[in-house]
Amino acid sequence: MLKINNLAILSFAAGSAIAQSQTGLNAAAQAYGKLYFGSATDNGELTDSEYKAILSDSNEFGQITPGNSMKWDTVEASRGNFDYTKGDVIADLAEANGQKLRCHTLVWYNQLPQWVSNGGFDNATLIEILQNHITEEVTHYKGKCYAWDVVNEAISDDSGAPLRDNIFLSTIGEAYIPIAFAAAAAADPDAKLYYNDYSIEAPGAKSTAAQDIVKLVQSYGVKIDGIGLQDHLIVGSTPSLEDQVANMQAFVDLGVEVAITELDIRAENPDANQYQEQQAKDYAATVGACNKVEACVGVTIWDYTDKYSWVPGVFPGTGGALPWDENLQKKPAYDAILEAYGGSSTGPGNQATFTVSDNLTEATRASMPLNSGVSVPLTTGVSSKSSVAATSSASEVTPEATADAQCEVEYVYE
Ligand SMILES: O[C@@H]1[C@@H](O)[C@H](O[C@@H]2CO[C@@H](O[C@@H]3CO[C@@H](O)[C@H](O)[C@H]3O)[C@H](O)[C@H]2O)OC[C@H]1O
Repeated sequence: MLKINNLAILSFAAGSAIAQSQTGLNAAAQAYGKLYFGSATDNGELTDSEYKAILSDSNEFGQITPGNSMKWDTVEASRGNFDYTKGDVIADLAEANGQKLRCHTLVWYNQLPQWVSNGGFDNATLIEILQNHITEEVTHYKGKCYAWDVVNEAISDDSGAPLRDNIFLSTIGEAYIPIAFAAAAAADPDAKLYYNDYSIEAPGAKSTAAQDIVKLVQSYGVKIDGIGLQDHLIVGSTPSLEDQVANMQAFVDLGVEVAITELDIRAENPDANQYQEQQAKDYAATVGACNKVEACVGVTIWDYTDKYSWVPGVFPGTGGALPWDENLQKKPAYDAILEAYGGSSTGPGNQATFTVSDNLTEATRASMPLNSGVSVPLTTGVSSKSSVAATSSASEVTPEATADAQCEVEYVYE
């Protein structure tokens, strides 16, 4: 079979009035054909104006996830009393910024208020409590969530016991999982409903158990739309791109989409500067795996800066897990992600480059802007598997800017 790699390079000579490059990770991800590149955030951090400005830049982040403010212990700290104050702040921010919202999370053994986790409820009562919590919260955010992480971390780390022993399993049995998905589907039929877990990013027993959860929910005739791969990874121990792709594909073969929902790649020795080089490769492999799987809709990093990472608090001695450092400066991991999407921040001048290709449908690509404000019609004869790169020394490529632009198109066939 003839492998065609088409490359179209559009060079725009920037006018003097044109500002610096405004490209970013989300812009590059969307140019590639993904739905979003996003970040988690939390309420306390939003008082940091420099932090908030970067978070709010939809060129960098097209999606945000509340790290804590939609969890059960925050929303329903006492039975039947719902407080959405903190979650609403994040939801409103996403709306104001034009960012998608991933809503996180409805049913989790952790950050569960004691009135639930202490037990004492019989089967019927706990089912009613579970359904009521989900119905109330999903209804409150109806129409605002691209996706809900309906059930979080239901799988045990003990290979002998597929499901984690928690109050829902011990009181209701495994049916608590389809019951939760059914309640969420009834409350917001348009939200994508996800099962979300860690250590399921490569083939293995836990990933197989997550596939069994998909089958379990489906066997009840209940909808499950996606699998969230948390991807809390370690520098140098990140699964290969090939393993990650095979793993994602096993989920997709069951009829669900996948997303990387909580990516961070921590250094076991964050004081050693050389970790950043390997970390950049690990980010590239992980984002690159999502790129290889059409049904991998997007990547979310678990906050974007080491300044607010949860990692050092939970894994003492480790850190440096995110693409921006503690001073909000970009690390090599940032460029590696951009390059995985076919972009580059290191070209001549202030070039901002996007390459879009691989697994896009003709219809998607035909309607796709290559850069802000510019729509480049595809030339007839370009293969549907072609790649198109736009290289621009202009930072904001507007119709005005293109008027005096030099434009050159080059197709390379291999
Ligand atoms: O003191 C607590 C503090 O410990 C808490 O930390 C949060 C714990 O959850 C973190 O998110 C989870 C990361 O791992 C995955 O397993 C889960 O899906 C995520 O929800 C979050 O980032 C931390 O901030 O926050 C509240 C404080 O009261």
